[in-house]
Amino acid sequence: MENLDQLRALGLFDSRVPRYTSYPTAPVFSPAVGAEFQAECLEGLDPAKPVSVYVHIPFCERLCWFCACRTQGTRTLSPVERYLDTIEAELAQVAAHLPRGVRMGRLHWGGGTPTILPPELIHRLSQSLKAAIRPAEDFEFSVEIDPTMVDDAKIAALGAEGMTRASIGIQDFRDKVQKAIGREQSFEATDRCVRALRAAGIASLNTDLVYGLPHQTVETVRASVDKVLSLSPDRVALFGYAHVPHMSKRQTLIDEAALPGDLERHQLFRAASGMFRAAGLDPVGIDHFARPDDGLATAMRAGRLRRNFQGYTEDTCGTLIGIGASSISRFAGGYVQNAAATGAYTQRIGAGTLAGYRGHSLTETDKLHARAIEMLMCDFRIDMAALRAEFADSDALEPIHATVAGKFPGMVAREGRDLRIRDEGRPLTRIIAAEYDEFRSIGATYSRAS
Ligand SMILES: C=Cc1c2[nH]c(c1C)Cc1[nH]c(c(CCC(=O)O)c1C)Cc1[nH]c(c(C)c1CCC(=O)O)Cc1[nH]c(c(C)c1C=C)C2
Ligand SMILES: C[C@H]1O[C@@H](n2cnc3c(N)ncnc32)[C@H](O)[C@@H]1O
Ligand code: MET
Ligand code: SF4
Repeated sequence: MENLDQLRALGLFDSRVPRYTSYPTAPVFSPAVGAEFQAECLEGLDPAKPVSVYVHIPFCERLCWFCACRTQGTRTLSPVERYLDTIEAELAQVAAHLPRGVRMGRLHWGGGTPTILPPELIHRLSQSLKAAIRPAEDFEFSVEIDPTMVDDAKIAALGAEGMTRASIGIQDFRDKVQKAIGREQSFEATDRCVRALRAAGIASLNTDLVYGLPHQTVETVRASVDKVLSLSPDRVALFGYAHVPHMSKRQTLIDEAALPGDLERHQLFRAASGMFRAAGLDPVGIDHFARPDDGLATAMRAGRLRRNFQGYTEDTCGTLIGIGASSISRFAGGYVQNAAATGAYTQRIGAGTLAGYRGHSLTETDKLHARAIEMLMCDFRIDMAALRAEFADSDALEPIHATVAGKFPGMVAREGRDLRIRDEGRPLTRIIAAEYDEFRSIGATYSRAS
């Protein structure tokens, strides 16, 4: 039995800490770093190294109440078509700053709902992207898919454009939960979507689930997980519900009285996690599970697991170019986020400038802390020999290791110069990572750690 009282005493149930999909986190970005920095970073890329590209499609036909992603509702395709015009203009801008010969190693379409695009728009967007940045030989292409917003023709179009991985939104299968989050989706529709994707030759399938939603109990989550397992996903993401109504207005529709408490959330995660492990999936990082032969699990075993804005990835490419409203680009030298509202984004591109409007230029110290935090989130260990090979001042972390060892007794271990989070301490990973965050004091509100 794990010691829940001890986890509670160490802050598991009252800490509000970032998910560290970047360091520093997006709320720290400043308007002092924008399009000019973005241009310099693009121009300085090494053409021998493939880049990854993220395209954000901020449209959904339904707006689920629980959702914290940047998206807007639309019943017609005309705003989506206009948005693609802007994306194409942005691609021309970006391409104009890229050194000749840069190739696209990976492409991810997220949202929002990329499968709102009909087949002809799927084809058009994909062709524009490939014309702007030529795909590398081993090009990989993943797409977020809403099973209620996709059909065989769209899947065939995505397949024809080279989709290698599909990530489908499920969240929860229980009717009462679905009603409480404004998202109804039958198991049958989801199953049909999975079969169609497999039939189209998509080898790798991810499913997204959320725990901590209204009316979830250990029993209902178990029933949902059983259904998910019957779909034989290669990967599963199990996100803790982030209730941030100040950031996401539609979450004010969520009945807070029906939300599980902190202890219950922890039990929901443990119940689902136990089932995934029993079914033969390996836990990956803080919230993913993967078949042992899936790229995410093999990357984890090889110490190549990475964390980026989309969560965990085996993508070790240092550069991520974000395209579309609110997308974030990551360069060796720092981050730049595009204007977030579709209107503001369209305006900037229309004015002929890059869309970056805020960001952060990384100092050597930032890079050291960023890598240490990423190591904790991915490997539950800070490998000091690896850091020393990369950073002259890696010993600057030593006082933080000492503080962490003192603050979290029994949860972390010093092994030589390394700091490792013990199995018992894994629920505290984000809280421990925050100890290495030099921007913690900047007033951002984050969702709970449990
Ligand atoms: C997988 C989809 C989600 C992405 N972010 C969130 C979801 C559900 C939710 C989220 N993002 C942030 C927070 C608050 C901090 C926290 O709890 O850790 C939450 C609940 C932080 C954040 N991440 C990004 C941004 C722009 C922000 C907020 C800062 C702001 O006010 O703008 C980057 C980012 N995260 C996601 C995407 C697609 C994305 C950038 C395009 C995924
Ligand atoms: C892209 C994925 O992000 C997850 N997602 C969307 N909104 C939230 C939220 N408020 N909290 C946690 N996860 C969320 C869903 O699982 C979705 O499928
Ligand atoms: N919009 C899709 C869905 O909800 C993809 C995940 S959420 C960005 O199913
Ligand atoms: S969960 Fe997916 S479909 Fe629902 S609002 Fe969010 S992005 Fe749109």
